[in-house]
Amino acid sequence: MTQSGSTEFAKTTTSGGAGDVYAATAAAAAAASVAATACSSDVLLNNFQLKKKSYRVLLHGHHLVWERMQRPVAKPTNETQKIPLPEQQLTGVETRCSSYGAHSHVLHMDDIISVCSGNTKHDSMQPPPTNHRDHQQADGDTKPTAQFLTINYAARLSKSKTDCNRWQLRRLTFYNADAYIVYQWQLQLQARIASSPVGGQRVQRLLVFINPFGGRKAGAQTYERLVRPLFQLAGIDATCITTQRANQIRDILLTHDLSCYDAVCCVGGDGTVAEVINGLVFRRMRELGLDEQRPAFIPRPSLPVAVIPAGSTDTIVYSMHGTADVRTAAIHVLLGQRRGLDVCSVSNNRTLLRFCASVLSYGYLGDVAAESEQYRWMGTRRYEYSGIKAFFNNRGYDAELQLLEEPTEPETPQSPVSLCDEPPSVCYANCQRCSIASSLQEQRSTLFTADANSQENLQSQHAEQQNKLVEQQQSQPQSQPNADVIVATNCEQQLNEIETALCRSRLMRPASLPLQPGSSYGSNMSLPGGLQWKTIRGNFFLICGANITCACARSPNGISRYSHLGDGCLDLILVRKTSFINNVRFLLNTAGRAGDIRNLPFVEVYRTRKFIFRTFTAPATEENLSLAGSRQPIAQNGNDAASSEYSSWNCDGEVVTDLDITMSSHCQLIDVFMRGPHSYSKPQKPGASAPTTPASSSDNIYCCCKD
Ligand SMILES: Nc1ncnc2c1ncn2[C@@H]1O[C@H](COP(=O)(O)OP(=O)(O)OP(=O)(O)O)[C@@H](O)[C@H]1O
Repeated sequence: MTQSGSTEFAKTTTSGGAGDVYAATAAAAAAASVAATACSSDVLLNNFQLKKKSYRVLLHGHHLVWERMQRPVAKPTNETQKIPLPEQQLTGVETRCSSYGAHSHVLHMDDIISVCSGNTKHDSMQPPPTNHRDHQQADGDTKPTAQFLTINYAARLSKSKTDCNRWQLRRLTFYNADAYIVYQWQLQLQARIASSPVGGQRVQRLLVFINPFGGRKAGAQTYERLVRPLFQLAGIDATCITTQRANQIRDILLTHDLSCYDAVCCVGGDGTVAEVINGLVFRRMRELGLDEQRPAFIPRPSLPVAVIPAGSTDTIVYSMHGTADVRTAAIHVLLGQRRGLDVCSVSNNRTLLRFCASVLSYGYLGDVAAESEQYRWMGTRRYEYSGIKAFFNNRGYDAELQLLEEPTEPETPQSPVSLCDEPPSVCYANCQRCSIASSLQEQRSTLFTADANSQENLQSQHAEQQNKLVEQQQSQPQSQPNADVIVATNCEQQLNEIETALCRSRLMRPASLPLQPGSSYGSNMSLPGGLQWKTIRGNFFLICGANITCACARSPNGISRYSHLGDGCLDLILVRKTSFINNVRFLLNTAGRAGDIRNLPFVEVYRTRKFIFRTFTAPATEENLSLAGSRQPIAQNGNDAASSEYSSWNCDGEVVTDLDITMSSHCQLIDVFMRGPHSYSKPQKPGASAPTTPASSSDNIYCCCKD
């Protein structure tokens, strides 16, 4: 083992197993330049003090490893003690991890938030100035004096099944008497964080919108108390705007220059998140010159979205992280890792209305949204009050739905909707279903980038012809499709070919959702490519198009437990109007962790990419009678009671006035800062064969420390 005053670089080679170790005594200037240029396969090894105890600390690839130094009791040896280095070729993270000592602590670079040094422990714990990266560069020529090195990192708590998704900020403060070593470690750590794929995505300039009106009206305080200090610690330069009115965020995003920001952050509830997403998508449509009412395709915005919960239910944040904890949400912004989130478009017969990020619901939840707006002064209690009122008033709503049902024949070319397991999988961090959709989505973006370029060319080369075309379209709205539509249609065709080819190469279960087939009555219409339009009519207590699980503190599994965050599909949940008792059963099943609404006979769940909803007044036939066998008419047919004949749509908590709508899912349209919720795994006991990891955060993502 080296003395605490010297530094070792161990360069791993692909053929040499443990690799050669060449020691370089730290000559200050040379050390600094080596540190700056060392690649991530180098190993940096030194002794440090941590809480006045001696530790061997190793920087290896993207891992920081520290292990308590044991005093040699028996058999003193003259040989230098060496930390175990990987014996095998360094090809995978798991290989490296399995080679660390049993008592080693391992931290992945992607979980480190910031690294600071100081002359005292207290100094090293202070947040760096906003443009700290430039300061550090300038310090390169001056003599380092700091002996304390503080590493701020994020760790996921794994307390229990119900509390395994909260993340916390943690600190390690190492001490070394040699300031050059501290300096070298700081440079190395910062270089490796920046060079990792996730570290490269970290945010520096953030536009933050705070909704002071949502939830308990504590958005501004939440941000100041819990979020701003974390942003400062990570050196994020945040520009804050506190909203003055509804739809202000959308208006700002549509009109202002956003080129100086890396991401947009919102502090608020689901309605605020939806406003940001709508603003960004419509902005992108404008940038590409698409028709906002009838766009040929829905483009992906360039800026990612960060969400800090400060609303009443915060289902979007809860579905993303498995908790609505504010610090957890903020930590994910600092860590920078992103995943694509599906977004659904909602249109009426003529035009695109808006985008939906969580759920679009009609019937019971639509009534709750419409009712609760009148009681906003009650705060979050308004949902309970309106919920009870709407529950008792619900007499069922007649409706007709058409959806694109996935094919059931195993041999037919299938769409990504069939890429799910049996039984349906829950979407966790590292979700396979979403990663397959992501690879398809990447190809989709390439095609649409080409599409955007070709649009620009077309526009510049044929401006006059396009003007003529527009004139023609105005005079004959149903005439030839314009150039945008043709290009986009070509893209869709190419994409379908790619998807079909990719899907063929995978093993897919032959039949997935609908989960409760056969209980519908309606007609089926086959389409080329194996897709089928299914028509369902009935009288419904509730209709939901769920883009995500819609989990929240009151409903930890969400109404749509098996929805995925980024698979390009939505789950259509139909709850038929039956008896009062069954309605209670339904609500109880959505509230607990144990219940599953799919087991209820009056609930049908369909996985689809698109559905069309139409209101209709059904004739009083046998089918209109209760499915639960009460044989009582369940809807007031006819022209009376017009007010109770139709419900309204609730889109992300906001009321939509149109009744006849179409909902379509757009795969991973928005990038959001998240890794996804984790399933509970018991923390390992200290001294177990695998290394303990204070930052258990990495287990589901990088598997660096999970057995
Ligand atoms: N300053 C403001 N004054 C009034 N309304 C605002 C203001 N800022 C934003 N809003 C609007 O408030 C609405 C509700 O906000 P939000 O959805 O964030 O809170 P919530 O409804 O309490 O939470 P959740 O949707 O999670 O239940 C949004 O539609 C937003 O447009």
